[in-house]
Amino acid sequence: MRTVVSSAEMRAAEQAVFARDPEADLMGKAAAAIARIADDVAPDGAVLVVAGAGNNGGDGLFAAALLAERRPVLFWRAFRDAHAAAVAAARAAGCREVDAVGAVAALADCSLVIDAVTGLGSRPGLPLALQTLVDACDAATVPVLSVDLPSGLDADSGALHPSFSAEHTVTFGSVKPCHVQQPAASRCGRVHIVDIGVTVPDTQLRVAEAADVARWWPRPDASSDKYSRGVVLVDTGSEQYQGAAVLSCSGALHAGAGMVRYTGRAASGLILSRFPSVVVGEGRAQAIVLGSGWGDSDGGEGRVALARMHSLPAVVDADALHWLPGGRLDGWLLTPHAGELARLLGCTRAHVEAHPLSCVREAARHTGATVLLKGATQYVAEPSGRVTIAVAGPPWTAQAGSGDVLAGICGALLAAGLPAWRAGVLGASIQAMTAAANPGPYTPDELAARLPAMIAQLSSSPLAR
Ligand SMILES: NC(=O)C1=CN([C@@H]2O[C@H](COP(=O)(O)OP(=O)(O)OC[C@H]3O[C@@H](n4cnc5c(N)ncnc54)[C@H](O)[C@@H]3O)[C@@H](O)[C@H]2O)[C@@H](O)CC1
Ligand SMILES: [K+]
Repeated sequence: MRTVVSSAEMRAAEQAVFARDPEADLMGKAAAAIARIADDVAPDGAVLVVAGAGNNGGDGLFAAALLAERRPVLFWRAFRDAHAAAVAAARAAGCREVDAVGAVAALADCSLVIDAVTGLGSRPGLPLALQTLVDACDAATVPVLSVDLPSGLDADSGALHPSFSAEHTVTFGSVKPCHVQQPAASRCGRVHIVDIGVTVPDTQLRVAEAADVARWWPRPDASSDKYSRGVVLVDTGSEQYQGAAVLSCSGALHAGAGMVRYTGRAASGLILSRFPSVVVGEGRAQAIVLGSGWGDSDGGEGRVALARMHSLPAVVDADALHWLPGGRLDGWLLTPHAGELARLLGCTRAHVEAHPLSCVREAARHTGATVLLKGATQYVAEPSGRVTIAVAGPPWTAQAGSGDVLAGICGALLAAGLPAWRAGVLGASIQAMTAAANPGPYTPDELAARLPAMIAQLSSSPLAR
């Protein structure tokens, strides 16, 4: 699990270092790391460093001085002002200064551009001269290594602005929101996190990693039986949306449920023909999955209220989200997409898309449930305000039916005894990781069938220990 720090939190942590040791050379450590990673990702050829007026530019120019010991380095002060000591160091090391026109012309001979224009102090967007260079980098296919974050982005959000598009980003201490929230994250390329001696504070935002999924995935042991592995009661699908029932049962079974009981309104013959182990009808269970593919079939309110009376953990998906009962929904996992969350909160989808973090937090605080907001970035918010971002995956999972499978996976994890936040994070992460390991337009049921191989791979990996 990695902590995600805001620019203000990172600045406060840096200040704490300087309060302890006014001579701390954080910029020197940052520059050394940038130079090392630049040499790793582009070992030969000239490097162009584009420097802004603040400390981000200082990092880049000190890195330029180090790189100039072994290869040609050019630099452009994009705003004329720049960190004076760093400019002096770059000049003393033999770096050649160019202007805006010279920077674009130099790209033909460069194997790497280091973007050190703005970092934590970035105001979103880019002036025209920089946008011209960004376009020229794209046209010349010169890779960009961004310092801290691609200049032009806002460190504290996933919003897209005119910015550099990096192949690699070197950041310090820990990731910032722009590195892990889409669509901004797609501009960061591979993110290298470098320790420069700043103690990263605990925050209310974290991002899960594959190692967390491996460590926390529930596995049966020698004493397990179907009940201890977890029985999932699945009330999904309808006459109109029969496939949703198949998909959610598939998700639960392929994620390792001990048993699936089906109580929904789709034709049970269809489900049994695909999954003969499914038991049709009520019975003992440890978790409930509700709502996927209900459409506007009757009795939603009563079915949700009945589930509440069972006092079992529940995944509440899709159409069941319209019928949330009053009171605190402890132990429940709501799985809306942006449109469904907007309806829950009484705001617009555009508002949720622009402010996903505050919206998902608000829904969890208001309902007392854990809320998994599905989408390109998947957020799991707890009523306490803590949010965990699931492991990211490719956009192939953005298709009808993925959510039905995910509801089933999360149901199996709740039934295995995981707390709702962990079930949400692991469910969303395993689906993303399976899609990443099987690139291409697989259908949701085909991907569900590949979950066991992914789980087996995780279980045998050293990450699981
Ligand atoms: N504070 C520290 O001790 C450390 C900071 N570090 C670096 O310092 C950075 C933060 O430095 P700063 O606070 O100086 O801020 P930045 O260097 O990110 O940017 C501030 C400067 O850029 C200008 N600017 C911002 N957005 C602009 C835009 N869109 N168009 C034109 N000009 C724009 C501002 O007016 C200001 O002059 C970090 O991102 C990191 O790279 C590292 O050296 C590690 C240590
Ligand atoms: K930058």
